Amino acid sequence: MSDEQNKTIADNVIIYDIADGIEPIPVKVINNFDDTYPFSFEYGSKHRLTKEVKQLLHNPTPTDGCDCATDCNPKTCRCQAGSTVKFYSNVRRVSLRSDTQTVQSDEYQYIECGKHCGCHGKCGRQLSRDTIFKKMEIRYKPVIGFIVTACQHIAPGMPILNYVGSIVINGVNEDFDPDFGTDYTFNLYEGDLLVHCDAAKYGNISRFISHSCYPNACLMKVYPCNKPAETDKLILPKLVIVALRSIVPGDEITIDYGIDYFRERDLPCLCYNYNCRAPPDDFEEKCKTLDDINKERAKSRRQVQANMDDSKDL
Ligand SMILES: C[S@@+](CC[C@H](N)C(=O)[O-])C[C@H]1O[C@@H](n2cnc3c(N)ncnc32)[C@H](O)[C@@H]1O
Repeated sequence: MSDEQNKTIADNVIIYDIADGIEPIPVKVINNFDDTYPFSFEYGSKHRLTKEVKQLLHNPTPTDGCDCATDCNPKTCRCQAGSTVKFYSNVRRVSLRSDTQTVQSDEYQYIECGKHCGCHGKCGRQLSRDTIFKKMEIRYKPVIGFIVTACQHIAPGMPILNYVGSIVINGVNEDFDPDFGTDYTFNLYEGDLLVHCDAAKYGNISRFISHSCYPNACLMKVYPCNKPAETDKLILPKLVIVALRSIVPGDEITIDYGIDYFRERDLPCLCYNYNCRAPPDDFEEKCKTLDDINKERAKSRRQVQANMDDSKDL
């Protein structure tokens, strides 16, 4: 393909930083199609907890943490023993099985060391961060709405950002907005208490991440400590979005919402991937094979490169 064909029209940036300075890197919003703006929401980089929710939470004590010295030994660390995945802090990557499609289930959980641990949380096992870990943009895509795209390479197993929202217990949500219903809600627990994380009115850019039946990222629960046997208090996990496959600049970041999301709303899924579980009527015509997906990624990588080259000329 010639350089001329590679060139794209300069992006129409409609917001220069949707995070309003809260993140270490500004997050642009781009709409190259029409005048649509994202619905307003309050930007925050940590879960929002009401007083009532705080009262239900377990307060970690030294007995819930590990008794390692400054550097945790993966073989003896109690926090690592309670985790079903390993986090290699030197490369900032989580070990996931290569066939992993989603880690929303409790099969994958990670316990982070904290201040209450022998290592005082300074051992490097901290997987979650209260800021985005990678440079990303929000882009408008007709019909689907705003989506999140990567601006840099993200290797499989790397944490990308936390899914942040208001914590809702048994459906009581001060931030509830009937216009959005549960479109931005993820389940955290379904036991005696129903606990959700709702990002409709408050959250970070993770609230724009779309669903795909062939996702390149997933949500992983990261707990602050081991659950003590005697407590009936709540141990609230952070939801960390981790790359499942290698993500290249220009790729849309996607997760699996679960098929019930589409069934409950009687909504077709518009991911058009070969393995789509809620295909729309025009699926046969537009369906993407694995080969198409790889070609599309190569094209978006070339476009990002061309945009970068263009901005150097300015
Ligand atoms: C959590 S929001 C994602 C952000 C949203 N696109 C926006 O502009 O605010 C979920 C909504 O995005 C749209 N969406 C995301 N993934 C989709 C998919 N695979 N097919 C159809 N709609 C999708 C649907 O409208 C869904 O209710």
